[in-house]
Amino acid sequence: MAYESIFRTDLFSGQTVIVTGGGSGIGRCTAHELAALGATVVLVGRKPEKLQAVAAEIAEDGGRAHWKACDIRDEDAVKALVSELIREHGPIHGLVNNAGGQYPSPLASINQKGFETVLRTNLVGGFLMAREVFNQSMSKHGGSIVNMLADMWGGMPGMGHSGAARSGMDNFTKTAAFEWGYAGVRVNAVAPGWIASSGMDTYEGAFKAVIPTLREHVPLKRIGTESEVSAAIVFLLSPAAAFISGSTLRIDGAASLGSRAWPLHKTTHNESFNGFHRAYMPDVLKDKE
Ligand SMILES: CCCCCCC/C=C/C(=O)SCCNC(=O)CCNC(=O)[C@H](O)C(C)(C)COP(=O)(O)OP(=O)(O)OC[C@H]1O[C@@H](n2cnc3c(N)ncnc32)[C@H](O)[C@@H]1OP(=O)(O)O
Ligand SMILES: NC(=O)C1=CN([C@@H]2O[C@H](COP(=O)(O)OP(=O)(O)OC[C@H]3O[C@@H](n4cnc5c(N)ncnc54)[C@H](OP(=O)(O)O)[C@@H]3O)[C@@H](O)[C@H]2O)C=CC1
Repeated sequence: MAYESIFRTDLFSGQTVIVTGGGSGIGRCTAHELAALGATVVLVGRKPEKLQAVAAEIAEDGGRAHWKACDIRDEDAVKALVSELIREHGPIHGLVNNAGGQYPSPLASINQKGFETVLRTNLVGGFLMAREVFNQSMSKHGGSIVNMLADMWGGMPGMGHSGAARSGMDNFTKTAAFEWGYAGVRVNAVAPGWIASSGMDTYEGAFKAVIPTLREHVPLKRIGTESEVSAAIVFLLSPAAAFISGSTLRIDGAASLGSRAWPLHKTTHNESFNGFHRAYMPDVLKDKE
């Protein structure tokens, strides 16, 4: 009998998949890939013009795409969004919880509103989307969820609010995989490192200035691309990953590897930490460099 590969081009045929943040960057690439593999994709974000443009691109390529504007931090709006989608398209088979972002700032300067904004964007919003999709559809029909994290496990200067949110989402991913596995629901996450993306392009000032040097801290000696992240998301979401749940896949060119005790590694990290302080908190480096 001929061997049938699991990597078929109709891997998502008949499936409806929501991609939050689908109007730009990694979300846009993911939506394109899913549509090319047969999915009906629903792009969700706050700005209609971005979503509409990506839906049109996908349709032009012969794919099926719809869009809905929604702020994922608004509980009532998320509930209404999911029930409307089920009414229009039937069961939701996949959710890519990709929407998110942050603004670089030293912890000492982040006010409560800013900290809560980043937590609500990267943790609460993802929770609300996953809970509604589970309660309204996946608890009855099964499904697959992929959450977006970021490779900040060792702590990351300038990203304290975001790191807290991403660690929370990592734990949420594991608990949801535990609680929802009985219903045939898989929950996984991706943790990208440095990726050249539309989101990175929005950063200004010192953070922007350091971007060209980031590759020095990556063993693969380059930063990643949007489609290298979307490829991993699509794999985890797909039936090819049918026995993977509760996992977080790092996509970082090995940037997070290395013992802190390894002197060379330590030197390069110290240099990047000093770069952060030099840019944002120069006074603390007085007499230390
Ligand atoms: C090897 C390790 C590698 C790890 C690498 C990880 C690198 C990660 C990269 C990325 O994630 S890139 C792509 C992500 N995209 C973005 O980050 C987009 C840009 N960011 C934003 O749009 C915002 O930061 C946001 C939080 C995602 C959006 O928030 P929202 O539009 O709802 O908020 P605002 O109304 O603008 O602001 C609310 C509140 O938040 C504080 N605040 C927001 N921006 C700033 C800022 N630039 N500086 C200081 N404070 C800010 C502030 O309290 C705002 O309240 P008001 O002052 O406006 O009352
Ligand atoms: N690029 C990188 O190096 C890394 C990126 N990441 C994460 O990957 C994800 C995608 O980032 P990337 O493509 O680079 O950046 P983008 O800024 O292009 O994408 C973020 C998307 O999230 C949407 N979004 C933000 N807040 C909300 C909200 N409250 N409700 C609904 N949608 C929202 C935005 O759409 P809209 O403006 O329409 O609301 C936007 O399309 C983000 O979570 C990011 O933090 C993680 C690690 C590294």
